[in-house]
Amino acid sequence: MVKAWYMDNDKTDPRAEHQRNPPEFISIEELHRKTGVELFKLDLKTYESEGVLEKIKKDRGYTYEDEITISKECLPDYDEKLKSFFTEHLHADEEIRLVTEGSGYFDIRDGLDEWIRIKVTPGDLIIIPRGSYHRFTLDNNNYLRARRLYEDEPGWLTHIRPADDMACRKKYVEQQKRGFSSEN
Ligand SMILES: CSCCC(=O)/C(O)=C/O
Ligand SMILES: [Fe+2]
Repeated sequence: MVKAWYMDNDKTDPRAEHQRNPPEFISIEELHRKTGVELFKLDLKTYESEGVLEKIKKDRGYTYEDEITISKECLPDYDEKLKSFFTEHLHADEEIRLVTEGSGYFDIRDGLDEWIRIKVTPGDLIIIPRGSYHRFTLDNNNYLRARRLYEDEPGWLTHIRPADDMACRKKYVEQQKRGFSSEN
């Protein structure tokens, strides 16, 4: 079960949990309503033979994919890349990641600009909506491997906040005000 919580305001060590005191967990349903984030749990032993990912790809029009291993040994320009992943940003396309090994945190802003932290572990498929301000960090295990899915070949750009004039941002803000449902 994916865990998500509101973050504290401590700016030190991004890889720590940053729970509030007392902790303020948020359910996956509420996370979706407030941010539009979608989460699926896949059984990594069977998802390929049972065609689970293939169905998601077909249903949602994900036609391209690659893989990323985030570790000091495997990722070129590791420090620089981690710094850019953790810089608050948005994309004009969905960010879709299936975690196959390791763990990490995706952070996303709610409608009041508060950070919600989502812990991802193997089998979690997370979809970060286009136009949402978010960021990513490894946790203290310092290792994550993920399949990255795209609607098209990644011509995929990162727009550092502020990017409030972008059409995808304006649309996202409107959806967030209404509250996300399965229809939007
Ligand atoms: C876990 S994949 C690396 C993070 C990334 O690509 C991104 O855009 C984070 O927001
Ligand atoms: Fe991103």
